[in-house]
Amino acid sequence: LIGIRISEVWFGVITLFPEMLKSVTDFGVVGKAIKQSSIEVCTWNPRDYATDNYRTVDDRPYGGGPGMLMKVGPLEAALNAAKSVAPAGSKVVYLSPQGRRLDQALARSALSVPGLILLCGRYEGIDERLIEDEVDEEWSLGDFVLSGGEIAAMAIIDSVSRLAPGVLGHNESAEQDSFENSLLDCPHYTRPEIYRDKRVPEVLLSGNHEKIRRWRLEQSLLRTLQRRPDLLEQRELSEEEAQIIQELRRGQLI
Ligand SMILES: NC(=O)c1ccc(NCc2ccccc2)nc1
Repeated sequence: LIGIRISEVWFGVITLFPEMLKSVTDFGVVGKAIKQSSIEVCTWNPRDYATDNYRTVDDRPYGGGPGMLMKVGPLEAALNAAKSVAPAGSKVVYLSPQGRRLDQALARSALSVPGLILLCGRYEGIDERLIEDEVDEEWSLGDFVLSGGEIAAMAIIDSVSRLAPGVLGHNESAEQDSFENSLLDCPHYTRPEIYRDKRVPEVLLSGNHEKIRRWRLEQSLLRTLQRRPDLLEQRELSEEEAQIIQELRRGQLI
């Protein structure tokens, strides 16, 4: 099938624990999208490329010190196997605390590459020479250490996949997502109307869609101003948003 792209988004994952990926491939909207082939997630396990009788995948660090690194041979072989089937122009992304912080913009930008090969480190990581020669980008979920890159890889697969066309139904559309307009989300309410002696805000029962839209925008701006004012610095405000923030600052003395 030359030139006919089967899936919208293609992920290759290099991991010693391929079973972990079932957490995203077997559940929810991403799981459904995989079943419908709009997403593809393939895994390669370096252990399958180990050449010794013990199938060794770790190796000692030069310079000594605690911990091990991923053994170069099996890792390189697994990476080459993934590259041989990845769509042309795929990017190799290494998940590590030393990487660029993932945010919605980075997730959205990942949609525009043909595929992502996600390299999941274990132990203390991988040989720097492999990073230099094979890794296009290093990404991080944040400033904390996990025992492996798999959870970070799954977060990327989920956050990118849900932005792909056709993955979310119209009633779960990603456009309305809070971080899609880089504001925090407004409060949400569902049945019953009175719950724990608290009522649902009247505007949400009014059926007045313009008033509801306005209220939700005000609530998002209030919440962003209170909890993440930094998000407002890097964002252009519409005329309406700027006016709401003025009111909030006066009213709320934030
Ligand atoms: N913050 C993150 O995104 C992250 C990614 C991976 C990870 N652990 C695996 C690993 C350990 C050391 C060196 C390279 C990879 N921990 C946290």
